[in-house]
Formats: sequence, structure tokens, C-alpha cells
Amino acid sequence: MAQLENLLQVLQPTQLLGPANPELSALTMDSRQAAPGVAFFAIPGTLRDGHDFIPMAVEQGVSAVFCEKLPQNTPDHVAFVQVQDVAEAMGLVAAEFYGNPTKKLKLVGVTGTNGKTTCVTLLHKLFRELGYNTGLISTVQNQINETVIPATHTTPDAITLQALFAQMVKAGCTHAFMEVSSHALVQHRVTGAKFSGAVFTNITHDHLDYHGTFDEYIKAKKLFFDRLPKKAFALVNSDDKRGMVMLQNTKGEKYTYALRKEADFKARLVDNTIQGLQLELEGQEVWFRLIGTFNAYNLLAVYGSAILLGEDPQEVLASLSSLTSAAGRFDYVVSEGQITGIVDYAHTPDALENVLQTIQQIRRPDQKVITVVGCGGNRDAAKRPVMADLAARLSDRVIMTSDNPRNEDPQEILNQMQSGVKTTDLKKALSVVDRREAIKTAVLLAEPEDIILVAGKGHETYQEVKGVRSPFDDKQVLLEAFALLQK
Ligand SMILES: CC(=O)N[C@H]1[C@@H](OP(=O)(O)OP(=O)(O)OC[C@H]2O[C@@H](n3ccc(=O)[nH]c3=O)[C@H](O)[C@@H]2O)O[C@H](CO)[C@@H](O)[C@@H]1O[C@H](C)C(=O)N[C@@H](C)C(=O)N[C@H](CCC(=O)O)C(=O)O
Ligand SMILES: Nc1ncnc2c1ncn2[C@@H]1O[C@H](COP(=O)(O)OP(=O)(O)OP(=O)(O)O)[C@@H](O)[C@H]1O
Ligand SMILES: N[C@H](CCC[C@H](N)C(=O)O)C(=O)O
Ligand SMILES: [Mg+2]
Repeated sequence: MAQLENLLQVLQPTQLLGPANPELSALTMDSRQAAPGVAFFAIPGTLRDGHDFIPMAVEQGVSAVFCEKLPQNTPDHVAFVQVQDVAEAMGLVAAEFYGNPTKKLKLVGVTGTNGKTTCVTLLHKLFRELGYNTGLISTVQNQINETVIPATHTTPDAITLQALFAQMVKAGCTHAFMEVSSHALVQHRVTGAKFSGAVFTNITHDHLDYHGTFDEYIKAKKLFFDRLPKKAFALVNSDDKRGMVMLQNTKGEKYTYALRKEADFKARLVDNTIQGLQLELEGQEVWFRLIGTFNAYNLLAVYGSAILLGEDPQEVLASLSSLTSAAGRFDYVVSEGQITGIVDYAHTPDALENVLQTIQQIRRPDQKVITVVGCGGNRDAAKRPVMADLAARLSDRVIMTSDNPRNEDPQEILNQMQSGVKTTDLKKALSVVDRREAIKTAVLLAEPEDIILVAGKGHETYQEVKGVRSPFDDKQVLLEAFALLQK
């Protein structure tokens, strides 16, 4: 419950109409949730505009409407708050409505193209091990201590997010770790949240469908650092070409981590095998259970964050070395016939290249690598030919298939992927629209000791076709195909 007048203290409305101070019981950005006592925020989207739904919200009896343009009809019994940027206003008002929960939390956000889920999941597991009550907001799931709250997005909308923070505070959490996507930054989903630290992992090709150009995508990530308060730490990967760019205009305290360049948190890769990584860090050699060089970066980001939050280096290293990764990240199973199946969420060219290179580093020359990969529908189309080319170059066989075609024709996505495969690699490549059949084909092609990578869906438990999500789990399908070999 809150009074409108109190919520308005964080805004500078351009116009106010209707009752001055209605009591509000809930906030929403969706007219379908509109009801008496509710404040409706009219958010302009890319396809639809929340302003078009103001009449519906009013019809359903909302008490207040926040908007950028006033509608033609402004009935006297509804409070209309006109602001310049309604998404920004929603972030600020949501924080106020839920009692500014992040002021009571040490909140760390991680942004970057790849590694966000891995870093926040490790941070959450680490701080649980260190004895804290902690919250997690990630693509895979949200969590309050061990209680799982399903996630629908990488970063929830501002209202859902602030409600989650409030639940965390109520449960006694002292820390929270969250992924901050570029969409969320542009759409002000984290506006109103007070961060104690911000981490940048890397930036490579993704989401150009949304941001338009790579420069705009960089600018979106940089917003996180530009908006950071003075006392927060800004920790960036200085081996990434854009790492220092993130720090250019930040008021936060600047720190770096790296494997190659000089940095505040530096490690050296000693060994990289299917059992894990050995790193030299703080003058000592430490084993970690995560696989692949890219995870050395994630571990450094997590280590640096924990130290900047005031934790003891020895305790952090001891706990960190026992942790395993997030679900669907280099998750592997071995068949009775000794075929290794790896399920990984690599859904960008950079991630796919990293995972395949890691497999190349750890495989023996006689082990064939068979990759099953697809690209999402209604998402960045430019990455399709690039990912197919990479998969073909870095594997002995590649089977291109569907990965959430959404509203697109799956065969058309496959044609676009196939156009990227070099003529000399075509002999290695197959297209199988049905993902289950594609995985089965990989298993049938594999000989004992071979390695199958099933990329793109990781932890996801569905296949989305034309708005309908049917159950689909790469790891389970892989295990079923392995089981067929035994019959
Ligand atoms: C594809 C995409 O970017 N969509 C964004 C876009 O939506 P849109 O143009 O389709 O419009 P809409 O959300 O249907 O409608 C606009 C507004 O009208 C409202 N509405 C709509 C219908 C109705 O009957 N009544 C009503 O009030 C909606 O609640 C919404 O507030 O504009 C909306 C407002 O800014 C965003 O919320 C929405 O993000 C949705 C939630 C989404 O799924 N985005 C994805 C791409 C996303 O954010 N992904 C990132 C992760 C990416 C990564 O992997 O890094 C994430 O953080 O999850
Ligand atoms: N630091 C890293 N650098 C490059 N690739 C990485 C890194 N960490 C993980 N990856 C690869 O990227 C995939 C996705 O990792 P993760 O889920 O941690 O990233 P994310 O940033 O959360 O992705 P999303 O944008 O979908 O939320 C992993 O499965 C792995 O293949
Ligand atoms: N959060 C990302 C994940 C993509 C994963 C891939 N399986 C797909 O569906 O394209 C997105 O929505 O773009
Ligand atoms: Mg993620």
C-alpha cells in the first residue's frame, strides 16, 4: 500500500490530472492486470505501445495512470501522471513502492554478452557457502537462499524486480546477485536499484536485432557503469577490448581483472582439462571444477567481487574451488558406450567458439567432435551464418537444427545458417529440422569415445514454436538417445 503523493516525490511530472492522492495497492505495466487501487504504467514497446491500452486500464477501474502522452479521455476519477520517460519513472516508483529494498542489500550486477548467469550463480553459491542469506536473479532461475522462484527473463521488469528484492529483504538476505541484460538497461528495468558493485564480463556479437548496431549495444552496457553511484565498485575484464570503455564515465571505484593484461585481479592459467582448471591466483595454485578458459575469467570476476565486498581471500578461494557451474553450462554425460555428450547454452558466436575451442583443447586426436546447433527465431539473424560456419570449422560433423523458432519458419532459419558454411565444409554438415531427430542422428553417427556438443539451449526445458512452449530438454533427449543404443 502507498499514497500516490509519496511515490511522486521521486519524480518530476510534467502534468498531474485527477485525484491528488489515491491509495495504491499494486503497480502494473499490463492493462490485463488493471483493477481498482492499481497504478498502470503505459510503456512504449518495440511492437506495441502501452499507451494504446490506457482506455482498457481505465475501463477496468485503475486508480492512476503513468504515461508520456495523455489520452484523449481523462476521466476525473483517475489520477493521470504525465512524465517524460515512463519506463524510467516506473523503475523509480517501483523502488519507492516496495520501500527501497536495495538500500538494505549489498547488490552486485553482472553485465556482458556471455558469462552473466555463470558469474551470478557462482557468487550466490559462494556467499551461501560463506554463511550469508543471499538472493539470486538469473536467466535460469531466481532464488532466495535455496528457495527457487521461476524466472521468465534474464532481468525481470522493474516491478517484478523490486518485489523480488523486497522478498529477499524480508527473508533476511544481506546480499543479492543479479544479471543485468542490455535490454534491461535500455528499458530502465534496474533504474531505482542501488548497486554496491557492477561487473563487466565481455562484449561480442548478439542482440543486434534489438540494438541496431554494435556501437549502440556497447552504449547500452555502458549505461550500467555510467549510472553507478560513487561508493560502488566497477569491475571490468580488461582483456576485453571494450573493458576500459565501460569505465570511461563511471563515478564508481574502478577495478580490473585479466589473464593477459596487468590488472587488480590477475590469474595465470596453469592447466585446463576435462576435470577442471588450475589457476595461479594470489601467488598460489588453485584447482577449480569449472571447465574451459572462459571460466577462468568468470572465476576471476567472482573472486574480485567477493574481495571488493570485503571477504577474506583464503576463505573465498577455498569455497570457490569446490563449486560447480550453473545448469546447462558445459553439463556433460557419458554413455555406456563411452560417448561423451556435452549440453551447453552457447547461443552466440563467441560462446560457441569458446566451447568448441575448449573441446578441441581437451580432446584426444582420435576423438571426433559432432556438434548439434540451432539459432533462435525472432532474434538476431546476423549470427546464424556465423555460428554455422564456426560449428562446421571446429567440428568433424555438424547437424544444424531448430532452437526456439518462435514465429519464424524453422527451415528458413536453417537455410540462413547453411549459407554461412564454407563449400569445403559442406560435406560435414547436415540439416535436421526436428531437434530430437538431430540429437539422435548425432548419437547414431558417434563412435565410442567421440564427443557430442548440443549447443544453444542449455538449461531450457522447452522448444518454443509459434507462441507455444512444448517440453524439451537437451540433456534428457541425449540420454534417451544413448539409452536406445543399449536396446
Ligand atoms: C522483444 C522485445 O524486446 N520486447 C520488448 C518490447 O515489447 P513489445 O514491443 O512486444 O511490446 P509488449 O511488451 O507486448 O507491449 C508493450 C506494453 O504494452 C503492455 N500491454 C500489452 C498488451 C495488452 O493487452 N496490454 C498491455 O498493457 C505490455 O504489458 C507492455 O508494457 O517492449 C517491452 C516494453 O519495453 C518489453 O517489455 C519487451 O521485452 C520483453 C519482455 C522481452 O521478452 N524481451 C527480451 C528480448 C529480453 O528482454 N531479453 C533479455 C535477455 C537477453 C539476453 O539474453 O541477454 C532479458 O533480460 O530477459
Ligand atoms: N566469460 C565467458 N566468455 C565467453 N563465453 C562464456 C563465458 N562464460 C560462459 N560462456 C559461454 O556462454 C554460454 C552462456 O553462458 P552464461 O549463461 O553464463 O551467459 P549469460 O551472459 O548469462 O547469457 P544470457 O545472455 O543468455 O543470459 C555458456 O554456456 C558458455 O558456452
Ligand atoms: N536470453 C536469450 C537466450 C537465447 C537462447 C536460445 N536458446 C534462443 O532461444 O534463441 C534470448 O532470448 O535471446
Ligand atoms: Mg544469463
